Amino acid sequence: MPESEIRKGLAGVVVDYTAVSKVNPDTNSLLYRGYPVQELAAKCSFEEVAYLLWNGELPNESQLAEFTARERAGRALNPVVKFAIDALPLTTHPMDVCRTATSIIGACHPLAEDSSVEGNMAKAMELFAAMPAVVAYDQRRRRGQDVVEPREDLDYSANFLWMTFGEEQVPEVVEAFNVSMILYAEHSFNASTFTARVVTSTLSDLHSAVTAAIGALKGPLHGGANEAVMHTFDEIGIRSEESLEEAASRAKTWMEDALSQKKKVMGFGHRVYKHGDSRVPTMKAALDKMIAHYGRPELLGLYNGLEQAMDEAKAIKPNLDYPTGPTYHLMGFDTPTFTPIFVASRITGWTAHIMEQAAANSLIRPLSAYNGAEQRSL
Ligand SMILES: CC(=O)SCCNC(=O)CCNC(=O)[C@H](O)C(C)(C)COP(=O)(O)OP(=O)(O)OC[C@H]1O[C@@H](n2cnc3c(N)ncnc32)[C@H](O)[C@@H]1OP(=O)(O)O
Ligand SMILES: O=C([O-])CC(=O)C(=O)O
Repeated sequence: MPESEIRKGLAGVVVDYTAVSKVNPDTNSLLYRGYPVQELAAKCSFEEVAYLLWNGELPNESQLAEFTARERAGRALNPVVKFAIDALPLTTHPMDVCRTATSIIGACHPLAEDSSVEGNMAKAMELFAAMPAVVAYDQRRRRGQDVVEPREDLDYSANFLWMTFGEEQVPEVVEAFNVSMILYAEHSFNASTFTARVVTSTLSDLHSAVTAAIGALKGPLHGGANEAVMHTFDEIGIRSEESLEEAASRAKTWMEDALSQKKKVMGFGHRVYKHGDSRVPTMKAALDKMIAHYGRPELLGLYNGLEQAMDEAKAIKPNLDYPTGPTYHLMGFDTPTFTPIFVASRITGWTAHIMEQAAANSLIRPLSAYNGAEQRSL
């Protein structure tokens, strides 16, 4: 087969329909079930967006009340999961902790093998409710701290921060976190969602599909980029006494040097968007608010310096992982916790796709062109 017919990385290949979200790189827009993500981020809670992704419509008041009650009832850390996390070394990467916790939640689930619409919806809801406790506790145990019990009077985002830090956060911080969760929730056939769909297409179960998706998200070419962005900032050096201009100038020099060495700089570029990620302006506005709230202009200097130098050298724009990295850093999350936060959000999109795949399934099995040894005999 001629090389020109090979679609490496499935780039540009349309493999199926989806009604969950529409990514349009020409208009730089992203719709969840028809709604622009920017509008959802401005006006909705993450719980409403989760409901929308799973049900196709936003909830009315009573639907939201019922949904919220179920989410709040499922927040406590499962004792079996806690036991397993405690058995893992403190050096275990938090993404491996999330992946392991998901697998255990699945293995213990009474509906583990039930892939009916009702079974999948119940499991998706429970995993969505349970993941913040996993992410929060893992960060806390690495700091030598105990579990913080969930608070039923707080919404999803406020409770996530409460369980992580053991302190209630001010509304500006909760709002910025809520925005990030909504923006991370869904993005059509990205690598991790496609992974979840591949697993589902074999008629495997929801937790297997999500466990595999977490593995796909971990890599720095995908979700792991938010963690990698912070490593870049650390490598350049965060100097709290520095002015915005001084930080920007050092960051520009760093980027020029990195690009001259042909390095890939995480947090920039995208397979689908070639003129900028539709979600970045909304997340950058949230980051700006956090920079003002925490009084850290030098981080904006680093952010601007890298962005400008990349734009001047290669016209490559930041993706969503670029503004979320420093935002989570400012909020007090450890850098390796950043991608698990993405997991907690993307569970909604993954499971919406798992249910969509299951409803109109066809085994996903592409072809390959053989380029190994010619047929031979022993
Ligand atoms: C939420 C998310 O998952 S968003 C994505 C997060 N991932 C990252 O931030 C990782 C860094 N970015 C990348 O590696 C890429 O931009 C990808 C993988 C996301 C998309 O890449 P692709 O569409 O496959 O493009 P590809 O990697 O072939 O890049 C095309 C060209 O742009 C360059 N390029 C793309 N991204 C970058 C980058 N971040 N830094 C430096 N150069 C880059 C490539 O080196 C290549 O240059 P060349 O043609 O001179 O060889
Ligand atoms: O769409 C992609 O390839 C990656 C991405 O931005 C996401 O999953 O949010």
